[in-house]
Amino acid sequence: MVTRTVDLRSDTVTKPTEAMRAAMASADVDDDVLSGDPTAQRFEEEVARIMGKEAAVFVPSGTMGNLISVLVHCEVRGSEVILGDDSHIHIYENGGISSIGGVHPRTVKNNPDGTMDIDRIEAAIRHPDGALYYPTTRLICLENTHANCGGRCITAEYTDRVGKLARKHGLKLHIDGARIFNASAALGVPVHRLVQAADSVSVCLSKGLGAPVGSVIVGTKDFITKARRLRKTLGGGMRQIGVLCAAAYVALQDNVVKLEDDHRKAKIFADGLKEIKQLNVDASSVETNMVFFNINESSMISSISLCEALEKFGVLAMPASSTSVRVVIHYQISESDVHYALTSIKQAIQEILAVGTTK
Ligand SMILES: Cc1ncc(COP(=O)(O)O)c(C=O)c1O
Ligand SMILES: C[C@@H](O)[C@H](N)C(=O)O
Repeated sequence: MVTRTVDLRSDTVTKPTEAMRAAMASADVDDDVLSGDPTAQRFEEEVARIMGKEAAVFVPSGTMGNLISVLVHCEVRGSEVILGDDSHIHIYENGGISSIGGVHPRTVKNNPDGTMDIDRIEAAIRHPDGALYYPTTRLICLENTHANCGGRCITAEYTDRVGKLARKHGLKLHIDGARIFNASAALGVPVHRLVQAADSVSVCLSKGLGAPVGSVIVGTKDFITKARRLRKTLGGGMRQIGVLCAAAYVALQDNVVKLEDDHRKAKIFADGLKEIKQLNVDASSVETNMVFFNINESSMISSISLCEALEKFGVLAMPASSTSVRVVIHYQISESDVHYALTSIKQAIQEILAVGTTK
């Protein structure tokens, strides 16, 4: 009988705190479509200020934040966006930029550190006066931190270089900043500096910051005006959303300071994995709250069988591939939970090997 649950599937699994629930219950609200919700307006102004941008709009999810941002930048038919081949927008958002927005994705290989080679980005750009059979590039997207590259941080200097390239070619730059606060905490660089070169950013409050719901798009006033209208078109115009923004506001005030400790716990986890001979992990690449580890082929253990075995210990993790597992640390995971998860992994592997059921 499982008596303890350690949920390492994602930093999206956090539960709202009592402070968030109290804020939700007492939030000053109004109809955000008709006259504007006062709590939402205050929250949007605060996020815009922190991110160093003119304006902001609250959206229900990071997926919608990215979708709206790409579609506003690429509002002309035949537009193309350059993005990483392992980016969240390209892999995990149902191809929404194409299926809903008619925007063509042009992928450039993500490097292990989450960047894309600048020269490859430039080589992928297709200009309006180019060949009749080409789409026209209008946007470049980066992702900071980069989830599928292990939560790696993108530096302000690299972002500035991509921004300079975008401007050189008359393009815009969007950052999927779902975990931009993790990057800020890990690099010791303020978020506004990390996104200085970007025309738009989608920031998740519902990940490591622990809000129950929500993301925020930031950009120029004109951009956010278009984004707000497109949010309504997509069905994201919400009524008394001060209830959600109040919780997100608490998350922003209370939890940014906890991110560094999430990163510390992730490193403890990675170092502990190094002691398990059936696994291999590049602990040096753990920069924030994500740890990806591989199961040695010789062990004949699949990521699915390991995650299933871990469930019996109350430990939840997510297969990243047939032989790799992703673990995400968040502020509701204690250091004791980290050690319990490591012990559970060791025991789960022994049980699998003892039974002999592997692939
Ligand atoms: C890097 C990244 N961008 C965007 C998203 C989408 O956010 P949401 O799950 O709120 O749609 C996620 C995952 O949650 C993510 O990891
Ligand atoms: C799975 C993915 O969509 C989600 N963004 C996560 O990182 O958990």
